[in-house]
Amino acid sequence: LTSDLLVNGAWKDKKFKLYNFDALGASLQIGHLHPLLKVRHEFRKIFLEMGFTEMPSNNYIESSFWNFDALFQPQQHPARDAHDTFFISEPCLSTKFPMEYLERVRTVHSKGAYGSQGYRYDWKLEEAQKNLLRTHTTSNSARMLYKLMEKGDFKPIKYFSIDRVFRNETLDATHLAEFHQVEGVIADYNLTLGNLIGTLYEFFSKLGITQLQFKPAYNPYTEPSMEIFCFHNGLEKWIEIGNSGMFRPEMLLPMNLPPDVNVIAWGLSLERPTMIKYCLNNIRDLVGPKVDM
Ligand SMILES: COC[C@@H]1[C@H](c2ccc(C#Cc3ccccc3)cc2)[C@@H]2CN(C(=O)Nc3ccc(OC4CC4)cc3)C[C@@H](O)[C@@H](O)CN12
Repeated sequence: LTSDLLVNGAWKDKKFKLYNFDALGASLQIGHLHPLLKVRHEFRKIFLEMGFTEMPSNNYIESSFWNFDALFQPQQHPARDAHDTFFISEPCLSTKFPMEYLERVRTVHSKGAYGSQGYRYDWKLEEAQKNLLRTHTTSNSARMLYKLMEKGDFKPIKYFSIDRVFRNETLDATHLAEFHQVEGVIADYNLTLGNLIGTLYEFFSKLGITQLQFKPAYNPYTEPSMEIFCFHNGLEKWIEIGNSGMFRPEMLLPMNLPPDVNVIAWGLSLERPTMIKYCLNNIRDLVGPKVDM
């Protein structure tokens, strides 16, 4: 049946078969979910099953204060200079900070406090004001932990975020200047490294990963810190699958968190598991314009 048949009335002389109301419609070549978004959905489901709440993380631009200083990362740390970080020229500086908290951060960096000797350097507000593209989502974890105490009384939390982070790194087949960081954070009374290890076993077991190994590592904001490895049956080898640790007192106590509250956290990328799941060797097959070299 065509529009011409309908217009010129020729349809009247045609024989039509009965309409099959059970027939499926023609399959349309419509859009597909991006692999990264499918894997993000899997991680989000795992966190929600484990009782975690998603943190707001739509602030790609962050101040150096929240991205570094609040995390007890010293102002002279190499990660803070332009070869690792994208600084923003407009607006170049943030000016709104919780000043009482900022002063406690200044003290713990410059003179030490809470039993820590600090880094003994002249901490500068101008350095903390510099805006950048966040290098990790841990800046949002710091914001959320600080918010916990704004209301005065601490209550235990389990937060997560999965969002874009930016590093001024050398590009190669597996590294772009940005990636998606997956991060989990738990704050509760008297948490131990055992709680972190147990949580990591539970989290990764939901990805089918049961053989984990942990290697001591260093992060400016966690002590102890551990790199996480798993034996990947498909790849027949041990691979690094993330990093983790317990936030330092020098990060938590300036936030006025109770001294018997500990915070355990871990992170991984979204791109690496997605590339493995979809057997991609070059990250450009996952993101970025399709360019035939
Ligand atoms: C500059 O590189 C950062 C990124 C990214 C990363 C590293 C650390 C964190 C973190 C953290 C953290 C630590 C303490 C407290 C809070 C957050 C987040 C992302 C991955 C972390 N990594 C990573 O994702 N690897 C990975 C993860 C899952 C996976 O799934 C497969 C099914 C088995 C496979 C691989 C490890 C390496 O790939 C590493 O070379 C690259 N890392």
